[in-house]
Amino acid sequence: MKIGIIGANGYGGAELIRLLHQHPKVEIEMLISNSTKGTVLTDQYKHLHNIIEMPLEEWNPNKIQSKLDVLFFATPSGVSKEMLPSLLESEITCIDLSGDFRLKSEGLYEKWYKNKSAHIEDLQKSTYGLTELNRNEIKNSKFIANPGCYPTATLLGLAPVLKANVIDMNSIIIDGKSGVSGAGRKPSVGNLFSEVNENVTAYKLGTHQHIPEIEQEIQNITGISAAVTFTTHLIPMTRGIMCTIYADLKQKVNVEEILELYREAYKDDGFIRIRPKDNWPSTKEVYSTNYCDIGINIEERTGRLTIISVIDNLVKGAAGQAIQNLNVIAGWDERTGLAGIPIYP
Ligand SMILES: NC(=O)C1=CN([C@@H]2O[C@H](COP(=O)(O)OP(=O)(O)OC[C@H]3O[C@@H](n4cnc5c(N)ncnc54)[C@H](OP(=O)(O)O)[C@@H]3O)[C@@H](O)[C@H]2O)C=CC1
Ligand SMILES: CC(=O)N[C@@H](CCC(=O)OP(=O)(O)O)C(=O)O
Repeated sequence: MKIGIIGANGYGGAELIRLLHQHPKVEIEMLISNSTKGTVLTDQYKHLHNIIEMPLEEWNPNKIQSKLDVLFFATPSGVSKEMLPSLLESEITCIDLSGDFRLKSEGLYEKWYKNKSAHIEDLQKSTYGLTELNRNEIKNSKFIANPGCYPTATLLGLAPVLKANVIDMNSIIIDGKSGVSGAGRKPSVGNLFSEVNENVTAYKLGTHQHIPEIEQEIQNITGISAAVTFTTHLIPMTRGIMCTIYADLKQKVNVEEILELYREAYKDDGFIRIRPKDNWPSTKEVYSTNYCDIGINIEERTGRLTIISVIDNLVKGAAGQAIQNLNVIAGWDERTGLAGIPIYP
């Protein structure tokens, strides 16, 4: 398959290039950039010197349609909603890493992203690409809205207890922590070394754009609408997300019973690793990979469940899951191009 990437000089784009380069069934055919079109990739990413020497091209829908089978959008929110609809009548499979087509309501997008939404007909055409939960829909789709990084860790962490109806739906609290690459390569004061180093910062309290995405998908899983408390923190590391999720249990259950629920729910999912009792994952244990590792605790004193879910934001939270979705669509083994071992230490 011939692959193109728009936003190739961003972090999500660079991670797609890294992973697709080692994917045996695809060929990177076209890299598209806005501000750096006309330069070459190695002007932007010197670590790719002598490995991938390709031009950065401008957006040209006719050329894209004649040359590509798949186009990944690794652009900030607000871009794909303008460009992607022109490709929907073509044969091209579009996989969008941004939030433009994840929310199925125009009003919700406009409220949380503070920008005009894509048209409702186009929102309805996209498939939410949380692979482990939506594989059957993804298989028959050619337009994927890849999930946000925090929603990926959160929803994979919560899905088994949501499906089993064992938690109080009004008690869900998610404490999210992200490395700085989650904010992309575009420079900003808040992401300077001197601001981030030796510091932990809470941000976007009650206003984070992933809140409606998490709530929408909780409703899709359970049929029940629930409001969640979701607080995000920026921490001084490059990659990784940890979501610590709290919820009140509706009945008395022990940790082994809950762990069994998780093992059963994810028994066919090679990228989800459920930790044994008293074993909780850390971000480094999934670094550079498409794994999502999940650990569970129950505090008998409070009757509260704690779920620890970790991913690499650039892999399972973005480029890796996008490629996993392509593998599902193409009918290839889901692990194709994604079978690496975490870099450790
Ligand atoms: N970083 C992460 O961990 C995750 C990111 N995402 C999502 O993936 C997307 C990409 O994120 P990320 O790579 O981190 O962001 P970056 O800021 O690193 O890269 C964004 C890219 O989009 C390009 N771009 C910006 N405006 C336009 C435009 N108008 N037309 C064409 N290209 C444009 C940028 O460069 P140029 O203008 O020079 O072409 C750049 O290549 C975002 O929507 C983000 O929310 C999702 C999950 C995790
Ligand atoms: C550390 C950091 O700033 N992370 C970003 C993740 C952005 C993202 O992936 O957002 P969309 O895909 O929904 O556009 C944030 O919390 O907003």
